[in-house]
Amino acid sequence: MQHLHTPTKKQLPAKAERHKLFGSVPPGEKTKPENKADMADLQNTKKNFLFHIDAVGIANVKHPIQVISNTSPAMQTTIGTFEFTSSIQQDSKGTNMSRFTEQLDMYHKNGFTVSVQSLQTFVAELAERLKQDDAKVKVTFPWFFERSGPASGMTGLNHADASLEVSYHKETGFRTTAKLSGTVTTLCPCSKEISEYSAHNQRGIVSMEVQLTDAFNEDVQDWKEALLEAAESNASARIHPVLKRPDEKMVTETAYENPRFVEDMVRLVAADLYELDYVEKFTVSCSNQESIHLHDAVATLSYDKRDEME
Ligand SMILES: Nc1nc2c(ncn2[C@@H]2O[C@H](COP(=O)(O)OP(=O)(O)OP(=O)(O)O)[C@@H](O)[C@H]2O)c(=O)[nH]1
Repeated sequence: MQHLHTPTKKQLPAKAERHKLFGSVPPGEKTKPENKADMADLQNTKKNFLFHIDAVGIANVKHPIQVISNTSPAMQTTIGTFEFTSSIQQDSKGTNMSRFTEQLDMYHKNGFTVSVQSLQTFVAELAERLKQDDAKVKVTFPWFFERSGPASGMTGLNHADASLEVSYHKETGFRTTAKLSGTVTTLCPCSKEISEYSAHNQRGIVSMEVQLTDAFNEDVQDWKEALLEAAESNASARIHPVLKRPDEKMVTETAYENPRFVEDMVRLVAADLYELDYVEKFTVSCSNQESIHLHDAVATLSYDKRDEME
């Protein structure tokens, strides 16, 4: 189709003129020091500031990280979301927030692989850098793992939300908590029992939080793999990225053969976590996104093995 009018090119003002047009003004007179040494350092003011602060720092810091696994892929780059904090004393005005990301960048440039060991080193160094007795680092990341179709063996990548939190105190040492949230299929036992045919089933989100003992050895144990296995092996069926018809038949029948209430899920996963000798205490939750309701079915269970010693 022919245009009736010849298009005319816009004559735009120069970029600086455009900024002026939209309200930019020239810089005002500068009276405050520009050298770091001459600048006020409010954060380091010492006075009685009324209260001690338990945790101050930065959160929602997104950064690329490397993660190692026992399963495939053995090494992956993923996105970590970090939170870094420490306490501060009553006589300190504020923390030095730039030091958190300063240290993160240093680790990144030296090839930061997130693990229990590397986070322990990181957090002890952070406390020292901040001149505090304690510090805490938490990182959450999508962890990718390969999953094969049960009949065809065809592979694809699934992911679970993983998280590691390491607290450090100069006097008491480290406390390490690992979390994983994985997705499974659950098929309703009640629906199977009462119906002439079929049973409703849904995606269940199994969330586990475990406190690791000092005996945990990540050279031989992979907490991510263990927690995922606890969730998946106790579900009605696993979730797969690639399913051919023989696979689909198998997962459908497997789910029917292994019906699970949300209560069954938390109890069965708890039994597996109980059997992990490097887990000191744990919480397991399951949330079933019910296919026959708009609402979810939920259950939570916590257990502390140390209570057995009392
Ligand atoms: N303590 C504190 N700092 C803040 C707050 N909001 C922003 N900042 C940060 O203040 C930081 C600069 O302060 P410092 O980290 O103490 O910088 P600095 O004194 O030049 O750093 P050092 O030489 O390591 O002491 C910036 O990174 C800002 O992000 C806040 O609410 N509290």
